[in-house]
Amino acid sequence: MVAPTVTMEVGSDGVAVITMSNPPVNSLAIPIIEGLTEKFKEAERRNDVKAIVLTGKGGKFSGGFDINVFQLVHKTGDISHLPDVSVSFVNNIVEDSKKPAVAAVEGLALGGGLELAMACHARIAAPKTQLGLPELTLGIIPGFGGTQRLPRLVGLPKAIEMMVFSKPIMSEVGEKLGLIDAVVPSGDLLNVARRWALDIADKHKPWIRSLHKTDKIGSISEAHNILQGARQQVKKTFRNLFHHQLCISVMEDGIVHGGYHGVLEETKTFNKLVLSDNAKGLIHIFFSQRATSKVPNVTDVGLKPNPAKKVAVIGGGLMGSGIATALVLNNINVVLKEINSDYLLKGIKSVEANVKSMVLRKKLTQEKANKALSLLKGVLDYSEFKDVDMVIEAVIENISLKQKIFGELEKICPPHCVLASNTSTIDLNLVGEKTRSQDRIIGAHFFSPAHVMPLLEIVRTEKTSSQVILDLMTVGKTIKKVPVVVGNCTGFAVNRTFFPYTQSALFLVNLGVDLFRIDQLISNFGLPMGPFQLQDVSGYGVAIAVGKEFASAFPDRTLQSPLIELMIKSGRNGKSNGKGYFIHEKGSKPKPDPSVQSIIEESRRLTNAMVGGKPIVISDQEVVEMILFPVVNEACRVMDEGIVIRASDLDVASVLGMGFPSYRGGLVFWADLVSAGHIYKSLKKWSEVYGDFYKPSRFLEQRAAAGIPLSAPASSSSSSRSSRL
Ligand SMILES: C[C@H](O)CC(=O)SCCNC(=O)CCNC(=O)[C@H](O)C(C)(C)COP(=O)(O)OP(=O)(O)OC[C@H]1O[C@@H](n2cnc3c(N)ncnc32)[C@H](O)[C@@H]1OP(=O)(O)O
Repeated sequence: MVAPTVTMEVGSDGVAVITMSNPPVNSLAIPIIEGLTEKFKEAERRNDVKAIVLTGKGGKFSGGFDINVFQLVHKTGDISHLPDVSVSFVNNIVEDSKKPAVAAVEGLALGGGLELAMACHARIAAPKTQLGLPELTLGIIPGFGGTQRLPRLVGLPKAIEMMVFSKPIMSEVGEKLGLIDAVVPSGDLLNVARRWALDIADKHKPWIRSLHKTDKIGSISEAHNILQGARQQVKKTFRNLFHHQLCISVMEDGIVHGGYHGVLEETKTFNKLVLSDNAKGLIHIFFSQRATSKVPNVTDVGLKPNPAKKVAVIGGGLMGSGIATALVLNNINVVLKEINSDYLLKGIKSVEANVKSMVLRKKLTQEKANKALSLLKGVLDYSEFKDVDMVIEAVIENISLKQKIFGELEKICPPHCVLASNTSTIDLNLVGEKTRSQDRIIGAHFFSPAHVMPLLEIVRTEKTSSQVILDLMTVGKTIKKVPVVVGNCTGFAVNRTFFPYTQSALFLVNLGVDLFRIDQLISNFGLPMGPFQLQDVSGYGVAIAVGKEFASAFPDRTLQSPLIELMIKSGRNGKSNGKGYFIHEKGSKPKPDPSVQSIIEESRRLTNAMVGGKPIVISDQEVVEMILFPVVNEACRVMDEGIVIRASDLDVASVLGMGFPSYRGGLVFWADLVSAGHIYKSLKKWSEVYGDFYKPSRFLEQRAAAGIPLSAPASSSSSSRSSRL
């Protein structure tokens, strides 16, 4: 690791160029801030320095304050690890410096990096430099004066968009808005910045202190109206989160009482937010997501990924066409194979429809859409498979069909070709059983819709080679997925962990809890929808098939309910025919359908689960716990069996695959905040009344007894963990 450094070179023109170096993104680690303070002070003192240019080494200005420091604060609970940067450095030393400072910005200036640039007296940027204040995605607000300087430079509406909605802009847009003074070619950046700094010193260009600007923020009443509008929007968009509202209040404070007052208010709010559970959860997810790229014996053994230029997808149904879409959108040639021309045409039309809808939603230009579709080729035989680098099979869940396909593939595809299956239920050992290529067989479990959902669960068997895992991880990243490598078991990591979710929700209904109350409580908790709306959306057929799968894999902990079958019998199919637990009409939000009540009553009568025939009386919190604690319990088994490399992989997978709220840090992180002890005691109590579905797992019991967090590595507990990875 290269040590963080700040250097200063004073040229014969009297310009001191101060350069931050802290690869890979020049984050503002404590030694960088100390180095900057020292160099700025030195530049101010020296008589041979007329002006200052601040820049970053390696084509990047700065990715912001060092987020590792927040983690240290979280681990220790000690806020004093956060230095006072905003007033004592950014404000007093940079902005109030007696010598003009110009930021030469390239690559990216994010968070504290952009805030530092905004405190300089001008900003020159290279083309396509990313500028943003993404702090709110970490559960905090900007803390180096960004809430005050950004509105003063770009106006309130744009500042709200960039900060409250965390939308970065490019330097070209920044120039139009007044955030950037000039965009110049990268090779001219330093020279133009030097000249600009000297021009300010010589009074040929204005010496602007952003915090003192008022021309872009309008009158107090105008500002008030804009901020009120933002408050309403935030309320709808970010349920359960309060830091967005606080960010708006801090902006308002500065407008009413002046920028410097706003800076002080910002620091107070920032220090409070750093210690919030939301910040802990979101910062945990930031690092956990990056940790998924580190797979022992795969990414640390010097292997080089084979780039996949051409990938074959077998099956043009919902999953296959979604996977093909994701591939072509990211410049990979795709051969889409189907068994007859009707199916093939349907598959190609689905890919076209996926791409077209992105153009309609302005997520893609028509030019890029045309380019993507030109990479797609439909085929009915294997002749194009001779030079593919990877095959992703996405046919129906039928073991013998898959075995036949993989048997054919190993004969036709080149020896380096990765042979992946998108199965969500079938044991991958069985898929490859009849081949001699078991080292090349791997699961590529996409989530539907595959071109939208960010998670790619990579399932390896004991025989899958490290090279094949690396190659699939690389393709996953190329198509902008987050690949999480997991072991082979029924349901793999995500579906296996979440199988009790539907079952416990159905059980609660049979115990007399109102179905719509359950959905409301789970969506209040932060999942995108409740378990019943999810069944409506994903289809009852899927729910039944998956339920059967788990019932046969884990008969000791399965709860049966006739409700879904009764729904089908009554002509309901969920979203696909508009009639489910909810009424689904085009263009309007799903509405609870009161007429399902009679079907629910029938289910309750058949199950006879209510003790004494009376509905259970249960608090809102207990409803949520009775649904999510069994999920945590299964997560414990998944960790105990070594299906995931680390607990945080399950956090990322739960957030990206199931929509578990990221601000709760993912499933296991949340469970640790709740505490293993409480989860254990609750499950134990319910298991005594309702049976083994709730029985605490061995792992949970041991962790609760020893007071060890569920997320602690295996060596922390005495459980005999047999790794499948
Ligand atoms: C007081 C202030 O207002 C508070 C702040 O400034 S908070 C920080 C605000 N900045 C951010 O939120 C930016 C966070 N970083 C990012 O979004 C992305 O890393 C990026 C766009 C800068 C680069 O993305 P990309 O090229 O895909 O690389 P990515 O894998 O994400 O990051 C590379 C490495 O840099 C690290 N890194 C990135 N930004 C970092 C930061 N601000 N602090 C510490 N480490 C950081 C990552 O953890 C990763 O480390 P690893 O290689 O050990 O896993």
